[in-house]
Amino acid sequence: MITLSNVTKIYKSKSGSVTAVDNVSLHIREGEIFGIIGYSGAGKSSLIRMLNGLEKATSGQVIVAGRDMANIKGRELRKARQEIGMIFQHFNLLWSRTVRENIAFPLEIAGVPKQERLKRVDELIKLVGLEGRENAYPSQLSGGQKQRVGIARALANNPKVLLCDEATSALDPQTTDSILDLLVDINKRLGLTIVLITHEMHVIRKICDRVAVMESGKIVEEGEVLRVFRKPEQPITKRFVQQVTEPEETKETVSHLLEKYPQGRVIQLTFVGDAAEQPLMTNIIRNFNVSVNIVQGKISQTHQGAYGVLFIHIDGTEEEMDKVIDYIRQQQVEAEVMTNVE
Ligand SMILES: Nc1ncnc2c1ncn2[C@@H]1O[C@H](COP(=O)(O)OP(=O)(O)OP(=O)(O)O)[C@@H](O)[C@H]1O
Repeated sequence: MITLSNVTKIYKSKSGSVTAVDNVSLHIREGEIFGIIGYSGAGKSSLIRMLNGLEKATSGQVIVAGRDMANIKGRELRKARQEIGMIFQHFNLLWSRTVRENIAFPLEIAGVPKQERLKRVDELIKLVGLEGRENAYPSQLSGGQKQRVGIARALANNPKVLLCDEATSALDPQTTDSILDLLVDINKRLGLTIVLITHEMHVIRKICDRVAVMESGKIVEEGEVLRVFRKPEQPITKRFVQQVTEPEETKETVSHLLEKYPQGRVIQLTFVGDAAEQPLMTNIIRNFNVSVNIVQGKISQTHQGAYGVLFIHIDGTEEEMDKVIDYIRQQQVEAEVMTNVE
C-alpha cells in the first residue's frame, strides 16, 4: 500500500540545512496498523507529512496507493489526498462549525451532493459513536469526542489510508485507550491501512502489527511488534520497550537485591504467548534444590499476543542454579542473569 524508497527530506534555511529524514526505505502492507516511534525531532512528522504530500521529499520515491506523491500536482494531488485521511494531536477542527458540519466539510470540498452528504455524515457519526452530539460545537466536547470528530472527518471520503499524527498524545490514559480501540475497530471493519506516529510505546503495544523505530532521521529498527518487544536490538528500542514493561521501581528493586544477596542470582525471565501460561515456578521449586523469590512481574497484552517479564531471585549451589537456568531456557522462556542495572 505504501512504499518509501531512499527517501530524504532536507529543510534549508538561512542558518543552514537540517536533514529531517535520512535515506529511509519502508514498506507498509495493505490493511495493517503500522507504528513509527521516536523521540521529538527524530523526523516522524516530516515522514508522515510526505505520505500525503504536505511535504515533498528532497530525494527518493514515496508511493501511496499506487501514486508517486512527490511527482503529482493540482487535481491529481487533490484526488490522491482524498484517499489519505489524517488526524492530528490537537484535532484541527473548525471551531465555528458543529460536529455535523465539521464532518461534512471534506464532503463539501469533494462536491458530494447535499442528500448524499447528510446520509454519509449520519453513518460516520454512528461509526465513531457520537450519536446525540451532532449539533454540539467543538468547545462543548471532551478531548476524546473531539478526536472522534477528527476521525469521522478523516474517513468521510472513504480513504484507503489513515495517517495519525500523535493522535492520542493530548488525551488522558483512559480516553487514549478508547480512541485506540476505535482505530482497531475501524481497521478491522473497513480494512483501512493505518500509519501512526507516536513517542509512546503503549500506543504501539496496544494496536500496532509492526513498528519502525526512528532516530536522527533514520529507521534504526523495524519488525513485528511482538518480536521487537521480545528482542529489541538497538539501545533506543530497549528504552522504548522499558517504557511499558519495566517500571522505575523494578530497577531499584533489582539493584537492591544484587547488593543484598550477592551470592544468589537475579534473573529476568521473558515469556511470549503460550509460554506465559505454564506453571514454571512450581516446576522449579519442585524439581531443583534452590530457593526462589519472586521479585516483580508484569504481563502485557500486545495486538498479537501476551508478553510478560518476571524478575526472580534464586539461591543454591552454582551447579543447581545453572541447571535451573538451562531448564527455564528449555521451556522457551528467555532467561537473562542480571549483573547490574543501568
Ligand atoms: N519546516 C521546517 N523547517 C526547518 N526545519 C524543520 C521543519 N520541520 C521540521 N524541521 C526539523 O526537522 C527535524 C525533524 O523534525 P520532525 O518534526 O519531523 O520530527 P518529529 O520526530 O516529528 O518531532 P516532533 O514530535 O517534535 O514534531 C527537527 O530537527 C526539526 O527542527
